[in-house]
Amino acid sequence: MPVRYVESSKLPTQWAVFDMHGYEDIDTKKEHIILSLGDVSDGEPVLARVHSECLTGDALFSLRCDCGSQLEAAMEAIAKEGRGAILYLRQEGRGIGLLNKIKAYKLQDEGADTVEANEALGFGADMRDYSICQQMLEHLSIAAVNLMTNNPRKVKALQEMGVNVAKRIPLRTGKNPHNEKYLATKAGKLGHMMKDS
Ligand SMILES: Nc1nc2c(ncn2[C@@H]2O[C@H](COP(=O)(O)OP(=O)(O)OP(=O)(O)O)[C@@H](O)[C@H]2O)c(=O)[nH]1
Ligand SMILES: [Zn+2]
Repeated sequence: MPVRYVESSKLPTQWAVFDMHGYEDIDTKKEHIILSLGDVSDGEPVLARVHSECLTGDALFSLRCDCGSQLEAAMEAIAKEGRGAILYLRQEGRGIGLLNKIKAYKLQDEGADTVEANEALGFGADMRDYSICQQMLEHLSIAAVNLMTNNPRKVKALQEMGVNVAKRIPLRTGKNPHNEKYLATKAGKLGHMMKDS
């Protein structure tokens, strides 16, 4: 999938002043961004997070998931290191979109787990597509990433798209009484590594 670079600007945050780079996916018309910090083009692996949009968790403080907390932790870690990149991908609800995610949440309110809910709506458990990442990284001359994630399937998907993942760094944060079952399902059914081993 081709992406078109559009423009860059500063994005001051509580952790650091990031550089924000905007891209358009030509096929889907989705707008994606990279927040970068420091010199990421020197060929050395860059501390990175590939974060899929979660409006409810990232912007509305939802405790149903761990997304907002992971995003904050990733931005903080990058600020601490003074160098890194966050690819913020607009694939809400593991790729099914916000309104379908609300439908999936409703089914979860009635007892389904996150995978069963997706499947009951006729979707796969995880419909995300990482095919734009390589081009976005290439645009910033990022040669390799140390990826902050608990999801080995994300690592594999990115590697299959040609991204050089030098290291996986666990990003365990944001556990609370509201998302215990959700996190357990991610570990049990989606292969997330939630414990050291
Ligand atoms: N369909 C659906 N999507 C969800 C649900 N909860 C969170 N999401 C979406 O899941 C995506 C984040 O994926 P996660 O499975 O939490 O984590 P990950 O990105 O695979 O792995 P990490 O890198 O370890 O965070 C975001 O797009 C969220 O909007 C849910 O119950 N149903
Ligand atoms: Zn979320």
